[in-house]
Amino acid sequence: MNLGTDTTTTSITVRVPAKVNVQLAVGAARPDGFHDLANVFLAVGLHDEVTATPADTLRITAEGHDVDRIPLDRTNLAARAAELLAARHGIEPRVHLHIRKDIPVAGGMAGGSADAAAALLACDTLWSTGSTREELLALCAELGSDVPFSLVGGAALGRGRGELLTPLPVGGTFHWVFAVADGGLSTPAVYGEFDRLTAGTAVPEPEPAPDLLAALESGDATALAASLTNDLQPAALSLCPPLTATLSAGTTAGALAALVSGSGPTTAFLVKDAETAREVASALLASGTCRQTRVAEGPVAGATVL
Ligand SMILES: C[C@@](CO)(OP(=O)(O)O)[C@H](O)COP(=O)(O)OP(=O)(O)OC[C@H]1O[C@@H](n2ccc(N)nc2=O)[C@H](O)[C@@H]1O
Ligand SMILES: Nc1ncnc2c1ncn2[C@@H]1O[C@H](COP(=O)(O)OP(=O)(O)O)[C@@H](O)[C@H]1O
Repeated sequence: MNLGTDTTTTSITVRVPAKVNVQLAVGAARPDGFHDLANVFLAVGLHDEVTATPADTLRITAEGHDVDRIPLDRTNLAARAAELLAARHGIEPRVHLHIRKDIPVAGGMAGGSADAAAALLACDTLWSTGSTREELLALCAELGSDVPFSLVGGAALGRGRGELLTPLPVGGTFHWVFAVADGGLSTPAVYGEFDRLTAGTAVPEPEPAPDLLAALESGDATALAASLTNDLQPAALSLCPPLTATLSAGTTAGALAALVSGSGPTTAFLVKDAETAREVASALLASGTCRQTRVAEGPVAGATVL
């Protein structure tokens, strides 16, 4: 598709998914300020699309949900991705990036990371820079801890600050409802609150939970529900207390389990099937404890050129 910036050259569009963290084990703050993690990512079927079109200069436009809350200058993570790739190849980032946004903004679902991974793949394809998968993953890790996972999708264990990925086998499709809250939570603020809440305690080394990995591999939603954990949840609830009511509304409505998605404030509800997902989504909306609900399945593929 062409967006009018250039009528002669083909555009490249990349589709990229959101994520939910089915386990987020957080260690103590490292000297560099980051936290070591055992971060079990699952890609879910809410997608952004980034279209790259040749242009005179780097330009970002966006449409869709809450785009007034993302920057359209060079601080946009998609713009940073294009600049990084161009700099690595000694070229100018002459590209118009158009973002079609469907992933909740600042919601703990890695929307900005998704756009960065999509922009990187789209520009690499458009500019024929021919990066290997390993080179793209290294650039992703420079852009942010969650960006490599947005590229690969599926399910994966992230170690280090979340960027060192090992793919995980998943034996079925899991059904989710997401409740989008009013406003967003800043990821650094939530990690800061985690540090405050755990100050003076011995924070254990983060490790993946064997029960959770087994539940993913078997595709058993009830077993997965019993093993979902998020060490950032107390911090997110501390900064955003109304989320407690959202979590309760979802479990009362029939979800197998409820948790905060990553740093929040989106809340995630694992349900047994698609029909229950629709029922829980309606009940959550009717409860008045969230702004919007979304239904999605996972795992889904990572960033893909359309
Ligand atoms: C919490 C998680 C869970 O997947 O995602 P969200 O739920 O926000 O989407 C991630 O750890 C967010 O990853 P991402 O949003 O890529 O973070 P980055 O840009 O790398 O870092 C932003 C800031 O978050 C904190 N940070 C991030 C990752 C990490 N392992 N330890 C940290 O302490 C640091 O304060 C850092 O300056
Ligand atoms: N392309 C982008 N899409 C979404 N957010 C972006 C983007 N570029 C920069 N941001 C900024 O990144 C921050 C985190 O947003 P997001 O990645 O959606 O949430 P989270 O880190 O909770 O998953 C927000 O302050 C947002 O304005």
